[in-house]
Amino acid sequence: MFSRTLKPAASVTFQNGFKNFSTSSQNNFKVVVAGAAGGIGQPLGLLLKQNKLVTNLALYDIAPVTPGVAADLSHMDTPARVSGHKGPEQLADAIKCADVVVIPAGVPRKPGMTRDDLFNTNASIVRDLAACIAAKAPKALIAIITNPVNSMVPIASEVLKKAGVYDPNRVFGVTTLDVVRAAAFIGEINGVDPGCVSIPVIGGHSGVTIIPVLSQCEPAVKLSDQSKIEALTKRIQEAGTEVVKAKAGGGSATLSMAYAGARLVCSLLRGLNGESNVIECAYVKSDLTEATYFANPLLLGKNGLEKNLGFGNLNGYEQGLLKAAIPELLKNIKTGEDFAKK
Ligand SMILES: NC(=O)c1ccc[n+]([C@@H]2O[C@H](COP(=O)([O-])OP(=O)(O)OC[C@H]3O[C@@H](n4cnc5c(N)ncnc54)[C@H](O)[C@@H]3O)[C@@H](O)[C@H]2O)c1
Ligand SMILES: O=C(O)C[C@H](O)C(=O)O
Repeated sequence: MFSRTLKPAASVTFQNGFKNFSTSSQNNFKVVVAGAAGGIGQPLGLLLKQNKLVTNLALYDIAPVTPGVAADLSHMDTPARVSGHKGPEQLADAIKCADVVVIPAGVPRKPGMTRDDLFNTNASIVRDLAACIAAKAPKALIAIITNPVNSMVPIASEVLKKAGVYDPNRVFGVTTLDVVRAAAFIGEINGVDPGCVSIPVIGGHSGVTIIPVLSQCEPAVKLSDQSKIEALTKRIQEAGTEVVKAKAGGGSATLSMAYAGARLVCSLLRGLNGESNVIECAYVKSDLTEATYFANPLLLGKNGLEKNLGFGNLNGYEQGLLKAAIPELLKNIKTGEDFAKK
């Protein structure tokens, strides 16, 4: 397994979480995919079915095809047992005893929409799933893919708070795709394997809130001129929109998201399993900035978030990006919290 060095947040090792590997420790986890029949959910299930840390893969969706997706995946000759759960009456059964619940349930963007335009539809979906997790698996780690991530994490957190089971170390907004994209683009620029690129992406998951910290990239990005750094930053911030436009009404990123989601889930499981030095960026409750939720490198462990590693030194340009992101994050967080308090 190769490792990535992340500078200078805490001079830590940033490991590629998406790997199949055997382990002699617990190796016995239940993972639930909520939204399992969708564009992300299906390939995410495919990847998780191949993960040796997963012994029980529960696929939940409201779509009629859900039992079929479960039947299909269950024919793969890998150890994870697959169960399908369709509709709200089968949700509790899907969620009970979960170690990790990953949520890609909800509608995706079409061209011309912002992620915030999805709020009205997706907010109640995430609220209701969080309420069931609070009741049936209050200790589960929750990884929220559903957009707008910046608002969905505060909603889930408020629901868990109301139920008296909130642990900020267990609720994660999935920003892994931003990290994966940044590494892909930089790998291409530098002419190296993107898997060897270590690049923290901090802030949130939409437009100006996505802050690639290119000054901390290892190896250094081979771009000398500031205008090229700014163009690369913009491309990473707008990469989701690039896919939405290219799919021309057929949805947003699904396959790269499934890859990124499987990587984060694998890292969460490796942390739960007691592996050391497991580090990923994710959007969590935070006191690093004015924004009460913020994404940056995190050390994962047996209880989820073990240690927030911060984001180290930003150069002048990156400080400007952070300044632009904070008001947007504050607005997104308030929207989520206000909804949950209704
Ligand atoms: N965090 C990220 O980086 C990232 C990346 C890509 C997409 N997304 C978001 O992920 C979400 C899903 O995208 P997609 O392309 O898979 O969409 P999709 O429409 O293909 O799939 C969504 C699935 O959710 C299911 N669903 C709807 N309501 C549900 C409910 N109450 N309970 C359970 N399942 C329910 C649908 O039946 C469908 O199968 C969108 O909100 C999208 O914006 C986030
Ligand atoms: O762009 C989207 O709407 C989906 C996702 O957030 C992405 O970044 O691809």
